[in-house]
Amino acid sequence: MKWTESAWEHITPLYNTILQMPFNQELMMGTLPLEKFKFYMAQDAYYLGEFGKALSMISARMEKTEHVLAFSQFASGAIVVERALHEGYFKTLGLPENVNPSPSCLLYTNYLLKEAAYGNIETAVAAVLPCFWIYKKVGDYIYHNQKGIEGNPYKDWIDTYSGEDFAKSVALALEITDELAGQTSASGQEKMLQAFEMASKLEWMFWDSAYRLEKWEV
Ligand SMILES: Cc1ncc(CN)c(N)n1
Repeated sequence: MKWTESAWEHITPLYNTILQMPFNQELMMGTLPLEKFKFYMAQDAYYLGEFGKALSMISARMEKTEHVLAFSQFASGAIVVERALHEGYFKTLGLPENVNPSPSCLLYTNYLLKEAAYGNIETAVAAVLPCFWIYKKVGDYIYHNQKGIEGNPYKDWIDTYSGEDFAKSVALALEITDELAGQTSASGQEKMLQAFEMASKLEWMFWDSAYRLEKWEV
């Protein structure tokens, strides 16, 4: 079994919980309050900037030229392509230009940056994988289950994450992860699994914090 297959099996209960989160269910039905989506998009703009930096750091640490290139393309994809989606919503929803990260957003981005800078390279790659893979799975799930709902205001978001371009990046990220997993020891693979699980939990926290409009308590 590939490392990615066993990692997915490991987080399947958590993934099923993510699908049932009110944020994702209401986004699918088009009933998510705009205020919550705006909060999410503003935090996500901050997230993507930091995620892009983490991907660039991983790129610089890669040994193989194809992997350097793949991760630098992922970095520009996060900033250029995904942010274009935000710009559309920024115009229609009037989102702020500068965002103070919420506690969950800061926790997640700092975790990714720490792994990208100091983790073993394969652990760093496992840590960023949920950002690709969970979004792809959630995007596909929503796309296939929202059929028939006309005028969903979140259509562009759904189309981005269920689309072909994103699917190609995810497939490449999975392939590289399995290649690196195959070159590490059993304990290296276990560390990868822990990082993959941690980032998956942080994805849950990110959606949950947006739904709650999370604030700093002090
Ligand atoms: C929090 C989060 N995680 C993942 C993605 C998809 N790259 C995103 N836009 N935002």
